[in-house]
Amino acid sequence: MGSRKDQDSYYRRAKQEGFAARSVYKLQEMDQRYGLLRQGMRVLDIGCHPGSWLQYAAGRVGPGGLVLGVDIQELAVDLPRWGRFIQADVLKLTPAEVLAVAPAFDVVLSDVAPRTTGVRHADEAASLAMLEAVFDLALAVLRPGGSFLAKVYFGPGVDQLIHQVKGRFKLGKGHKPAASKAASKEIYILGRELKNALPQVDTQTEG
Ligand SMILES: C[S@@+](CC[C@H](N)C(=O)[O-])C[C@H]1O[C@@H](n2cnc3c(N)ncnc32)[C@H](O)[C@@H]1O
Repeated sequence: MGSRKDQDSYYRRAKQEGFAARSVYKLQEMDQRYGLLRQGMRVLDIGCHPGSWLQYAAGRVGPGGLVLGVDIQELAVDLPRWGRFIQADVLKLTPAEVLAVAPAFDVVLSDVAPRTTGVRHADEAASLAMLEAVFDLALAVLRPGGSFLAKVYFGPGVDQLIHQVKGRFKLGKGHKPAASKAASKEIYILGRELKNALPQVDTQTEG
């Protein structure tokens, strides 16, 4: 799993199936395993260039849904009419810019990855900063009951973030898909069923 040979075959398969990148098979596996995407859903995809996750998500949600991609780089694929794209830095993107496209999202995906420097702790810190920004954005744009899936390079602070995800979602966990390179430190953080943003006030009084 995740060997060089497997990676080459994922690459060839993506080309044959018309996907812009082999990373589509990581999303496909997690979607099949956790049932993330359905017809009619609104999906935000952060760090979407070249566009394979957007292509896949657009197919899953269909014409009754919406996919919105965000990346600092231009998109490399054509989107169907229910696809939108914002060219932006996720560290500066505001919830208002996202909510101008749709009032709330069912799923927030992020495959965003900083440009790696080779200095491990610097790359891990940059990845964690992006994950934190994506998590904050997700909490602001997801509907209650919505889902969150985001990549991070595993390092200091990630366990704490998983803990925070567990606090805000009914289920929170880390997952390493088979299509992820074995040598890569990346993992995906999953949050299922966002709890209501506001604490429930008990209006019942005894007696
Ligand atoms: C691994 S690629 C995503 C691949 C994509 N999921 C696909 O399947 O085609 C990571 C992306 O994160 C983007 N990225 C890096 N830093 C970013 C930032 N600060 N804001 C937005 N996008 C960023 C990069 O431009 C790159 O396209």
